[in-house]
Amino acid sequence: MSSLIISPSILSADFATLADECKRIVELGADWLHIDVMDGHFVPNLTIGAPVVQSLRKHSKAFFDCHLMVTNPQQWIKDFAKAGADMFTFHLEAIVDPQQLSSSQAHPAVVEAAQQVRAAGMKAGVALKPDTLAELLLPYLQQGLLDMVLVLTVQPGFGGQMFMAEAVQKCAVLRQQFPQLLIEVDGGITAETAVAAAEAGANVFVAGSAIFGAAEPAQVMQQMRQAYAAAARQPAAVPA
Ligand SMILES: O=C(CO)[C@@H](O)[C@H](O)COP(=O)(O)O
Ligand SMILES: [Fe+2]
Repeated sequence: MSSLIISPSILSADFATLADECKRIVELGADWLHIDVMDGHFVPNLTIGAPVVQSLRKHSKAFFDCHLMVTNPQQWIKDFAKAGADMFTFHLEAIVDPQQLSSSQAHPAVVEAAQQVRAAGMKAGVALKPDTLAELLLPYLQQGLLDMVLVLTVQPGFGGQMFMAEAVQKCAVLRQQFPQLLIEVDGGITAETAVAAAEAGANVFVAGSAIFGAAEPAQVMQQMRQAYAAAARQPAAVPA
């Protein structure tokens, strides 16, 4: 089992002091920084775009884990690469209606988007809303086109929502076939819910409110690492 990556979501940080918040959370033990990009169309919320990433890059050498909750994510690939993003994770549902996808054949638009992300010099991730099946990603994973899968454990759009436990089963399906894949869980992750996520095979934890909202963020991150280490001693439970 590979080591855990903790990626605090800056959506829960104080935007007025964002550079300082990023520095603080990395010094306290964060591995990556998760940057939630929302366009008010794919999701009913507006957050930040490439200019903010570019500004933050001047203050931080951290790995920028960008989660694009936007319609037509391809239009932002070059801007995010230029701004200094490291991971560009787009939603499968933002490229093609999942009803038109199959688990046995790759859709050219998804292939093209993943290839464009890598050609721009970033790692390519694909995110799944809670209702989208993990199996739909198999054709792209089998071709080695993706560096990470992000499993949403809430409906995308807002921080501070309740963890949807059933969504983590997707991690188990993917982990069984791809032992080295980065599998990120995002939404409602706390030191407690991290246990189920880790047992299912996730190895990248995003947490916004649980980390930035804590009096002792370092302690929360330490508890997450302990949950992960304990789960490493258990085999991932694959649903029947
Ligand atoms: O992508 C999203 C929400 O759409 C997340 O990254 C949230 O920002 C996580 O926040 P918490 O649920 O951990 O508070
Ligand atoms: Fe996110």
